Amino acid sequence: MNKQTSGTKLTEVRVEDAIGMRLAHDLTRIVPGEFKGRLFKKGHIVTESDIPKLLDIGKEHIYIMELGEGELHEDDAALRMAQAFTGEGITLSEPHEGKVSLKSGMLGLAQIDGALVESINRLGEIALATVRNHTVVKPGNPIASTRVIPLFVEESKVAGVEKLAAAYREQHDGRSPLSIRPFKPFRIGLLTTGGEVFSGRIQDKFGPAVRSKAAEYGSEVIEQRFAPDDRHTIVKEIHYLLAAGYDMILVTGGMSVDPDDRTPAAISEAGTDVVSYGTPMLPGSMLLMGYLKGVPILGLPGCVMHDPYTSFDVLLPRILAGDTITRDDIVTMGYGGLLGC
Ligand SMILES: Nc1nc2c(c(=O)[nH]1)N[C@H]1C(S)=C(S)[C@@H](COP(=O)(O)OP(=O)(O)OC[C@H]3O[C@@H](n4cnc5c(N)ncnc54)[C@H](O)[C@@H]3O)O[C@H]1N2
Ligand code: MOO
Repeated sequence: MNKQTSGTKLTEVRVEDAIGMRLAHDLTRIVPGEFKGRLFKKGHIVTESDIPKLLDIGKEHIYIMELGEGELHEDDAALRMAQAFTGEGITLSEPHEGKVSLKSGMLGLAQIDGALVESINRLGEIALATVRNHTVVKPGNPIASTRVIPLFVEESKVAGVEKLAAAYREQHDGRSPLSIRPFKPFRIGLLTTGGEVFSGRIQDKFGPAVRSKAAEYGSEVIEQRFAPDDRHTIVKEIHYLLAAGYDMILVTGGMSVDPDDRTPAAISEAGTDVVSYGTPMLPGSMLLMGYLKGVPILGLPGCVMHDPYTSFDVLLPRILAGDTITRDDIVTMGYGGLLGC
């Protein structure tokens, strides 16, 4: 059966009659829980032994395709779109089943313009799927995939994507709407409050947790100091860490509502411009974010010690990527911020 679609000619051929013919696209096999991937590559020439394999994946017919003028094969279109978005620190996969993945070549923070991604997807027939803005990515992690929905598309559709990407770059100093920012190595000063830790009644568990979270992004806790639940001592210790010139000051414990929870008042008294005391995310709601003479200072509540992902894990990578945290950044964390606790 022949199908003529705006120039491109698709001929449906029974697999038994397709020996010696070239496949027009990748063919996928799925065995749930075992395998999902390409069984035959685009361009493969069908042999007699392929026939049972094709029937096993439910293909009784294959397409033979002659592309029309001004039309693009799904793989070529997906590749062109991926090339329109790629940039420093990003590598492209080969086209695969009409899809190309953009992968991070480094550890960093994904910078994704959600509004532009929506504009691209409004064009229809093509898809751009990305990770969320401010996702931490490691080498090899995907940040986006381009995909073409039909087997071929009008070249003008892809040109439309390229135009939107190019216009974005023009307005943003050449930066793609999908990019990765590296982390700066911060030298961190840590102050652990709590009479029970200061007196040695219990062993400190905050230090190891904060050290390992910082190390994940290439930063280091250079010095850890301890203070009892006394406001004046906490203020004095914060000033000591500031004078020592650390890039970030973290204060742990005493962030809640008990009479011995002195940390938020002490951070304010030290002269901090408090962006927010309280963060609309669970876990991590009692976190305080501020700046002391331009140095980021955070009051970390108890959950940071034991929970693998809290509001601290949202804010830390952003600060290390060079962002200044605003009140708006904090208030928008509530929507989608209920993760547990
Ligand atoms: N009535 C309310 N209760 C609680 C609230 C609230 O808003 N109203 N908030 C809850 C949240 S959220 C958290 S988180 C916790 C604890 O917050 P804090 O940051 O004030 O934690 P602490 O009171 O200092 O300690 C709690 C717990 O953790 C142990 N701890 C503290 N520091 C260390 C350390 N360095 N090493 C080991 N263990 C440590 C401490 O001994 C306590 O057992 O409050 C909720 N409650
Ligand atoms: O602030 Mo708590 O730190 O949400 O568990």
